[in-house]
Amino acid sequence: MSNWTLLRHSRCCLSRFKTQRFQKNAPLGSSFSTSDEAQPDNEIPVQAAPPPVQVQLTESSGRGVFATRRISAGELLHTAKPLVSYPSLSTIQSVCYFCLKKVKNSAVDRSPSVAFCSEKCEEQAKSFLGVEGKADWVDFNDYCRSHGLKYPLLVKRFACMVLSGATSADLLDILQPAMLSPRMISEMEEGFDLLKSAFEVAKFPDEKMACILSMAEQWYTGILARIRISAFRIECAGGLYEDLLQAAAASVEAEGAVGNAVYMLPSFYNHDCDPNTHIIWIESADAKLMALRDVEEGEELRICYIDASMDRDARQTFLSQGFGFHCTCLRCMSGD
Ligand SMILES: C[S@@+](CC[C@H](N)C(=O)[O-])C[C@H]1O[C@@H](n2cnc3c(N)ncnc32)[C@H](O)[C@@H]1O
Repeated sequence: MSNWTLLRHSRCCLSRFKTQRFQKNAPLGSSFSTSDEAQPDNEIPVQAAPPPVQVQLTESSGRGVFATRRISAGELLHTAKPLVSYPSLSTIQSVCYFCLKKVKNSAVDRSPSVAFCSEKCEEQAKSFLGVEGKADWVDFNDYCRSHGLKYPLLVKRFACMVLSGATSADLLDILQPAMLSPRMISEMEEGFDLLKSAFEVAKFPDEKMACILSMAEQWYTGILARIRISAFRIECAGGLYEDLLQAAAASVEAEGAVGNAVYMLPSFYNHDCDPNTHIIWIESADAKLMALRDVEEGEELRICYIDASMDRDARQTFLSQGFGFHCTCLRCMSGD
């Protein structure tokens, strides 16, 4: 195991996230918005109202998201853009490599291997693509495909973002990590070795090479431990009838998701088997958090991490094995 540490890029976002380390009752609001709408260039941007939520310590589930005022059923609480996202390997040609939106035939597609839904997404992907495009990912992608792994792909994207200088290596440190057993850590070794050698073989300027050579296995497993708890599987609700049929066929083949993504604020929502909030995706990885019923000021907002239609024992097993906690929500306690 390597003792190297990944050099940290000191960018403004790094200090922003560092100074934003969790304080009790402090609203966490830098990485989400209440509106997705772009401002016309010639208009002064209107400050969006802050979302009616804040992150606070719960009594027994770590940090959680609470309502700062009364919220009505069906209300949009806030939207959230991914910090990191990556398409499923089976959808890589058919969804935008940046926002995971389905790519239409008429969409911008100048790259031979990946597609973009718009010039804006292509522009936003330029930095990490500049790094990713220099390396050969065949072995790494084959490893993910053959082992059915999706999270190492998010680490690959994140590593490319860090190496390009687009983000800082400790961006995800604020998120809760999963407890990893020694067996899980040793299973991650192959992915780390393949990621690192893909970078090492590629030709980068000395400064980036130094950064790559300093990449630590501990950093890789730390990122994976956080992604394991916080990644969302993206299934878009919108689209054409044909898309819905395709999605249904894909989900029968166990690949219904367009990809996976990690967010900041949505990662602080705790779980409930009878949730008062849900997270949805309409056509891209931009998430919407919606109230499922009326919520009182001060009430904790919770989403359901798993398929709520499962019986109690199956839910308990999933939550304990996947997220490391024993669910004591009212539904579980009632035996339902
Ligand atoms: C995505 S994080 C949610 C935010 C987390 N509480 C924090 O402090 O960052 C998921 C983790 O929160 C805790 N958690 C979420 N829902 C819970 C619940 N209903 N009961 C106990 N712990 C819960 C578990 O440790 C779980 O692995």
